Amino acid sequence: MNLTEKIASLDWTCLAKELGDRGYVTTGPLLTPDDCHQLAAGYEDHSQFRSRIVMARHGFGRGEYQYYSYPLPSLVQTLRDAFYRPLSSVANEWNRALGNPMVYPSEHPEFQQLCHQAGQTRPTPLLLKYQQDDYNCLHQDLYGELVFPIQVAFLLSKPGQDFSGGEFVLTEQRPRMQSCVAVVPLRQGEAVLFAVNHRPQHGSRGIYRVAMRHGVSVVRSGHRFTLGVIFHDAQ
Ligand SMILES: O=C(O)CCC(=O)C(=O)O
Ligand SMILES: [Fe+2]
Repeated sequence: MNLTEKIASLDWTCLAKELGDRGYVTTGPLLTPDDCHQLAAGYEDHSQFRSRIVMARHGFGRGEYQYYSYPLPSLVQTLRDAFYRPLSSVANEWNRALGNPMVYPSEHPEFQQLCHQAGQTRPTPLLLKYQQDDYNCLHQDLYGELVFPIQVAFLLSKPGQDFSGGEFVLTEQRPRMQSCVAVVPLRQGEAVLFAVNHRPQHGSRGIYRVAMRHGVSVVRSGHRFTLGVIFHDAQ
């Protein structure tokens, strides 16, 4: 089975349910250690990227990341296309629940065309690199008016071996309540699917919006690389 088939054959009923109930879900390892090494090693090939962000300069945390340029590396393009397909149905369900009229097309190139028509033309998939003491502050990856409400992050390093600390965290803020936090354990090559900005929550008085943010706790030792796959492009 190739990667596209592997992603298509995940239990999407179950993934969609957990994603809806909690705002995130993990997939189990999808990328091989070799895929992970190759992606992480590509960090030094600056010709693949359109820009490099040093997080401390912007108050985003500590560490750095680079946005890929188009054309994306084929593995990244494959992941973006293969995850978009089933996630577009989940996103459409969420929009219906929240009364948002936006309907996402079922294939990523069509959605990308909508982004480009809206002036969001710059690619958003990114490679992040953390070293000891680095961290990523809680944030939302919004890059313009057009938002696809779910994104994907892959852990490329091996926890406990390549690094310690550096956990993926999510917070949710419900109306008139204090924030809750979830720590999401990930294995090398595993992805977490999560809400970009908000998700619908079924309550006793109907459906309400829960706001979500994500980040990474302090890396205690070693190096940690992640691949972020965001579906909307940037202004
Ligand atoms: O490094 C991480 O796990 C978080 C990456 C991130 O913020 C993203 O993919 O948008
Ligand atoms: Fe992010």
